[in-house]
Amino acid sequence: MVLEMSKHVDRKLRQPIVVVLGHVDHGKTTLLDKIRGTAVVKKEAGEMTQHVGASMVPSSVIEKVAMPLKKIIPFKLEIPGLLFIDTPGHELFSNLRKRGGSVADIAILVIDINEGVKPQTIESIDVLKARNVPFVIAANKIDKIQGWKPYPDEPIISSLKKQSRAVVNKLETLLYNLIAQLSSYGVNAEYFERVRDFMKVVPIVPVSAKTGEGIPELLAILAGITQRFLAERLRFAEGPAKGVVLEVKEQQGYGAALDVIIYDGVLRERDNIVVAGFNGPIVTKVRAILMPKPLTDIRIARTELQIVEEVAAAAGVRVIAPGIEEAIAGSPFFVVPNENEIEKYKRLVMEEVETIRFRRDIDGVIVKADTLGTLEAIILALNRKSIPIRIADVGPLTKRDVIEASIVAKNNKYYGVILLFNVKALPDAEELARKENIKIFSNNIIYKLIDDYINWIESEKMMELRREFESIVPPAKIKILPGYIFRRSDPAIVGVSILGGIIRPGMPLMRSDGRSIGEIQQIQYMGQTLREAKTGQEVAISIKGNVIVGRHIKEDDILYSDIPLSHVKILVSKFKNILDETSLTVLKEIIKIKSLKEPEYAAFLMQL
Ligand SMILES: Nc1nc2c(ncn2[C@@H]2O[C@H](COP(=O)(O)OP(=O)(O)OP(=O)(O)O)[C@@H](O)[C@H]2O)c(=O)[nH]1
Repeated sequence: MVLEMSKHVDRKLRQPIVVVLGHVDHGKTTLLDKIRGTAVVKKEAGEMTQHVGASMVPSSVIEKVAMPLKKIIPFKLEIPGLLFIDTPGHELFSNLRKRGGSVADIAILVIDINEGVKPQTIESIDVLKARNVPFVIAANKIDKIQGWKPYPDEPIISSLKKQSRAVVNKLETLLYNLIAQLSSYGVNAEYFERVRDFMKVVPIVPVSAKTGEGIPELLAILAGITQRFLAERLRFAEGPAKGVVLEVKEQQGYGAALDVIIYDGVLRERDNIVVAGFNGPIVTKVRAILMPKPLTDIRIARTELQIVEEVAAAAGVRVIAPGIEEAIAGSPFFVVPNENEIEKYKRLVMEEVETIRFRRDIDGVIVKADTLGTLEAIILALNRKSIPIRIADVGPLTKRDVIEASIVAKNNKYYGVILLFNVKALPDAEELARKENIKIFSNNIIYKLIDDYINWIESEKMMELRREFESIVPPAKIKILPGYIFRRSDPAIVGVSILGGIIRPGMPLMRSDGRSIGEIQQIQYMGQTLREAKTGQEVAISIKGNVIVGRHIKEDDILYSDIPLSHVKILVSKFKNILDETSLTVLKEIIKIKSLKEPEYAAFLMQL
């Protein structure tokens, strides 16, 4: 059987490939279901072509749905329809990769209008920008606005005319806030009716994925933008197919199969193809192309797959071919036009893959991901945070990876770590990591994976700083309280008030004339021994050394911590911004006292 669409050789433009992105729970799946449902309901028999991993909304449906908008959005559709990738989310979007961009022609960024911009919204914006994919914002869940009256499947402009003033005002406010938020992330967006130049401004369409309001405008705008601004990109070609492997699957009765999105050209049975495999390029011959049978009723059910002889872009198909078990998801998929060019295409595929899978002899993190697309997205995110990468690869964590991480850890403990995305560690690798104390981060959400790692670095650095602070003599100023001399000598025990800073056992003390007077042996408060005492506390301290109250110190005397020069240096360089106001003042007083006998101290006064 030859698919009807590939026979239309006279057609000028192919279907744009549309993806849906957005924060968790903002309504991506519901929106896709609604669009698919709309398409199924409005289709004529045989109009709706099902794809593997994608759904086609034909132009006839878009025209029908958008009919009430004819006056506002006048257009004649030249594209044959819109091909929606079925699985939403940017992990899959990542796999729609193509050198220097994306196979997706346009995206819908779904934002719950009641929640606004969230972490994955930002991540989506970043990935869309990085891949240069234009997008439309669906400001979803408008039906949740208090007082909203639903008008199922109506255009938003006609539903709004029937809403109360208060509801319209509330929507306006939400839109206004959303526009402001987006602008702070570098997105120039505007309510769609106010957009004059769709090349420069991202249109926002208020929608409800639940009631279907706003879907007509959303479809009309997607169709309008793509055919108006992307016509060159969508020009239909009859050449050899180009695509991207979305997933590697098992097909019952056939073995391994590739789910491929074809974005250019025509794919035929028995075509020679090249894809990237875990161990090098795979050259093979298409044994069968599978696509779902056309839908016969209006239920959206996954129909059985059937064999087709050829298929033209844009399309989602399942490809059966020998030797593709090791193919990598996210790999480019090329039909080789003639046998002489096989080497050229192998090189092409591998060159592309090698920019994503690499090993470098530098101190950097080890990244393992499930697909080329997610790996590329993680590399992008790490680059943005200036985190170096030693190994970026697909597949499970191996012992070799852990060994590499431990080499890095010897030089830099912060980079000697492993980041796993949607892959497991092989048992021996896990064991070695435990033995070598190599930290493994694992998460199936990219921004969380990277956040976890960065938070860990920060908390480790904080702990180190705290440890270092504990090893130096901090600034302290205390006053001997009159009437609280518990013992005059061996050791002297006196009550003190801490005027500023921190005191600890072992801390050397000096008088305000700079004379050293031993060190704190113990700190006590109400019979309890303390590890430290801070500004404002009144405690008893015992002083080690030959200190005699009445001779070396007396009631009302002010004492300071006697900070060695090397410690002053560390305090000034590392802790200046952490010390509180009183500790800083005390430190300055201490430096002044010390510099009377040791002028080297004076230099640090200038730096405070
Ligand atoms: N009231 C209302 N609820 C909605 C709307 N769209 C989605 N929801 C609900 O919001 C919840 C999340 O919707 P999903 O479509 O699963 O969201 P998602 O973005 O696909 O979520 P993930 O796939 O988990 O990232 C579900 O309970 C939906 O029923 C809407 O327009 N209005």
